[in-house]
Amino acid sequence: MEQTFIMIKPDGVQRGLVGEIIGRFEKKGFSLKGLKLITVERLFAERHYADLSAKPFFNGLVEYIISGPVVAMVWEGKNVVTTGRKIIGATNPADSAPGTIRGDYAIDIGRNVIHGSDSVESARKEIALWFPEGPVSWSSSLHPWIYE
Ligand SMILES: Nc1ncnc2c1ncn2[C@@H]1O[C@@H]2COP(=O)(O)O[C@H]2[C@H]1O
Repeated sequence: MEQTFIMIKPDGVQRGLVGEIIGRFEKKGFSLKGLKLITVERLFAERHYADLSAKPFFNGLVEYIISGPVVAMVWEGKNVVTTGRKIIGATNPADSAPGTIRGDYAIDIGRNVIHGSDSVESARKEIALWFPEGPVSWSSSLHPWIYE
């Protein structure tokens, strides 16, 4: 089953959106396989966003991510990478549809509340970085009520 890495950013934690965001993934039917509240160091944030290191907003992005605790999660389910990105909405909240997390709770691209892996390969790398101990192995008893 596919897994993705989802992070509630410091603004999402400060604004009390943790329960709401987790609820959206849970209610969809995805399974939570890893969860930690963690404040990361600059070098760690730079590693997570290494692909963006040449972007003009890179330093500001790193400052934002290290500015407070984040909630790091692994979610599992069929097509969870793509569907998770749909639940989250477009990167720039100005373009995120109402009903998505960013569409409902964010205004500025520099405070967009949540991160989700953009591909299965990125998810694999991000889960390995944030959960070196590996995700938690368990099976939801609801599985037959969610999948045929
Ligand atoms: N033009 C931009 N200005 C500021 N931050 C940006 C810009 N484009 C992307 N980002 C940030 O870079 C992040 C990369 O992936 P995220 O989904 O975490 O969300 C993105 C935004 O937080």
